[in-house]
Amino acid sequence: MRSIEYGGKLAGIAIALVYLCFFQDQPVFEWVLIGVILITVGIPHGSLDHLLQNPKISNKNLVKFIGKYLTIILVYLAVWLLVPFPALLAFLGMSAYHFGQSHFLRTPIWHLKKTTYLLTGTFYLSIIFWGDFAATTEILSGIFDASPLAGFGWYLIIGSFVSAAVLIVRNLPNKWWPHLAEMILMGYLFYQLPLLLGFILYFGFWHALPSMQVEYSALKQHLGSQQLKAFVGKMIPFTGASILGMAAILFVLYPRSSTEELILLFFVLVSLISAPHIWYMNHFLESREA
Ligand SMILES: CC1=C(/C=C/C(C)=C/C=C/C(C)=C/C=O)C(C)(C)CCC1
Repeated sequence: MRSIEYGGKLAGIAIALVYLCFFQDQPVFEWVLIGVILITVGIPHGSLDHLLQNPKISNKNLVKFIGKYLTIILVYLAVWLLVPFPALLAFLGMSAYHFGQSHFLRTPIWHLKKTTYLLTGTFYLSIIFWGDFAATTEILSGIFDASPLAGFGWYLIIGSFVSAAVLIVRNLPNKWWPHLAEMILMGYLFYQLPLLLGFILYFGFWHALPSMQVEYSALKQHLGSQQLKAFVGKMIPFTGASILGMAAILFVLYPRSSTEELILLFFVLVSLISAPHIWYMNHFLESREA
């Protein structure tokens, strides 16, 4: 199973190199990849949260689960509408934590665990954002003017790298070097890529696919004889609902919005489904380690 994770990461590196060598400034390459990665691993990895809570969930508990999920979504939507800037900061903070957490799925850590997650995720996200800061600023302009933060990037990148590195070495005295080598090599590569391509490769192959593997390992004994087929089948309903829901909202707003506005709106929608997902996934991963 570990080979799927390594295969995914190798595919991510290969795609990045192919892009840099042959497809620079070809938006079709980027958009097709974004679409494919989102539909095949990005959205599906968050579609089994109800089963991670309880693999044999009853219909009554499923309804309760959906109720709680929707309540978190609605509360967070209200926060976005009332105070967009704090809502964005909360989204970035919880994303950094959640992405950082998936770097330690196979190498559990104990010392300042949550801080280590946060700093590791902050490192990767800041590399991706400041690697193409013009694009980041343009998308965020619907919320605030990020351009004065251009010079702040290297402080954040180096600061988060050094502090995450100290914590990783302390946590994994014999296994720290693959983490740090990956941070340096992938950091270099992600920094070269356009914003959305860097983000989708990181999201797909460094977060969603490894998370999906852990989900599969936890659920497979409940999936009957054709485990993989049943696993994929169980991902379809909520993946389909999320994609259709988001597509419908974007489609309605499409005629009166610019590309940047639609991208921002897309990420706001992603943040709404991510908030409960991050919560449930954290609960699942923490109880797995206990
Ligand atoms: C890429 C990108 C952004 C951040 C996206 C994030 C942080 C996504 C997180 C997704 C998660 C946590 C999914 C859950 O599994 C911004 C800054 C909004 C705008 C610029 C482009």
